[in-house]
Amino acid sequence: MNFCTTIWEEIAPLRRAILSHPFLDELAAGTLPPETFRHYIVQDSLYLAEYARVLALAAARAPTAAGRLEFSDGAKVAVQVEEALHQAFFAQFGVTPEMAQQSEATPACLGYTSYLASLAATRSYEELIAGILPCFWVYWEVGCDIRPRAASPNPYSAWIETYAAPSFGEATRRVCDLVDAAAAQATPAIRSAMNTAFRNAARYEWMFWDSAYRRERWPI
Ligand SMILES: Cc1ncc(C[n+]2csc(CCO)c2C)c(N)n1
Repeated sequence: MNFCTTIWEEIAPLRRAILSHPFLDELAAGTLPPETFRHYIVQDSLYLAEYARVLALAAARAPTAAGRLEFSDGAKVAVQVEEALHQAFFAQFGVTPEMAQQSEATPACLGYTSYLASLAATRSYEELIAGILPCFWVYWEVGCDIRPRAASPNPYSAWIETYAAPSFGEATRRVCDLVDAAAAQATPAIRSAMNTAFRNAARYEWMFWDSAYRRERWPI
């Protein structure tokens, strides 16, 4: 079995917890309170800005042309998604530019982006791209899972369509291939560290939705 298939199966309980999270159930049903989605989308725009930087660092460090192309393209798409999807949702859900500018990252958002930045700064390229992968793969699985059960019409349909799009599945496949190629060349110690980075990033994906669902704020 290849590396990605193995680590994906190892986080099966975590993936089940994501797919059954009330945030996603309510998003699919179209009943998620707009205030909760506002919290999510503002945090997600903060997340995307940082994630794009991490992808650019991965592009800079990639030993192969395929990696440089994929991650620099991903960095560009992350900025474009931030501009387009988020601007549309900001308008739809009444988020003003001031509200977006004044918001600060929650513990879950800051934890996730800081973790990825720490992989880029102090860990191997292999660990970095293993930490980058759940952002793609978890959203692709969520998009495919929600689409057939989504209520129609649904105020969140643009979000669902973005992550269930075939082109997004292809991008996920290509990042998996890069992670598999890196793992095939790596020592057992690096492969184990890749496993940890992948699992931790997937945990942060769950925490990101959970944090939005609880409309988390800093406790102090
Ligand atoms: C918390 C969080 N995790 C993953 C994504 C999905 N995503 C964001 S950028 C990117 C790669 C380039 O498109 C992907 C797959 C998200 N929006 N928010």
